[in-house]
Amino acid sequence: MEAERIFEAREALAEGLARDVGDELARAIEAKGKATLAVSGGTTPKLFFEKLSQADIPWSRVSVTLVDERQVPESSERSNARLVRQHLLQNKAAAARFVPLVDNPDAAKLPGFDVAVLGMGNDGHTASFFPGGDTLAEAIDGETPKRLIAISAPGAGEPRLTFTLPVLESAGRLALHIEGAEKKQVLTKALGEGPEEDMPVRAVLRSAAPVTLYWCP
Ligand SMILES: O=C(O)[C@H](O)[C@@H](O)[C@H](O)[C@H](O)COP(=O)(O)O
Repeated sequence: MEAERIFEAREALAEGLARDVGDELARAIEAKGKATLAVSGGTTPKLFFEKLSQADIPWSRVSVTLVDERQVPESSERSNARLVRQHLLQNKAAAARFVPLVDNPDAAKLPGFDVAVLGMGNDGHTASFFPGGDTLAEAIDGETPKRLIAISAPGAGEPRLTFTLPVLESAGRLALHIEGAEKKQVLTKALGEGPEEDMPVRAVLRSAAPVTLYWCP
């Protein structure tokens, strides 16, 4: 872990993370005229999305995509694209270009991410690097030429699509956003010894990429 940003509560975390991500996107736009942001789905990021959607940056120059996605239609409550459309692509961020993963060959052609925000499950998965995943070994192989990969796992609910480790670790900024004591314990365990296959978040934590933790109780 390169750095830890600890907040007293969810609201403050969401604001702090939104400020840091917004600043980073603005810097990338200033440097090269555009920026790419990859976010996670699940339940944790909603408030962060709502804060970030109000950031005063040139959103029309930002491409937003997902670190991983459940292979369901966007009408499903389980769709991460739906979550992003409802909570992030609002307010000022409505001007951003969204690149969904399902049925979209353009997704794998996206340039590297300027910022990627990861979550983590209590089973030690991040992105869709799930324990027992049928393509897990390839997804967390730092040398794989694949950028996006399909993966199915017993704990994943439905088949998934996920960007692979090399794509995530090459992000300009990599944040791990987790909340609550239970996930902190899982992270502590993941930072200890043991196989990556058991807790695939280890593949990211052990990579050369500097990860910043965002946590609140
Ligand atoms: O589609 C997904 O499920 C995610 O991108 C996934 O990797 C998520 O970040 C964790 O499962 C944490 O999810 P919660 O925030 O719901 O605990």
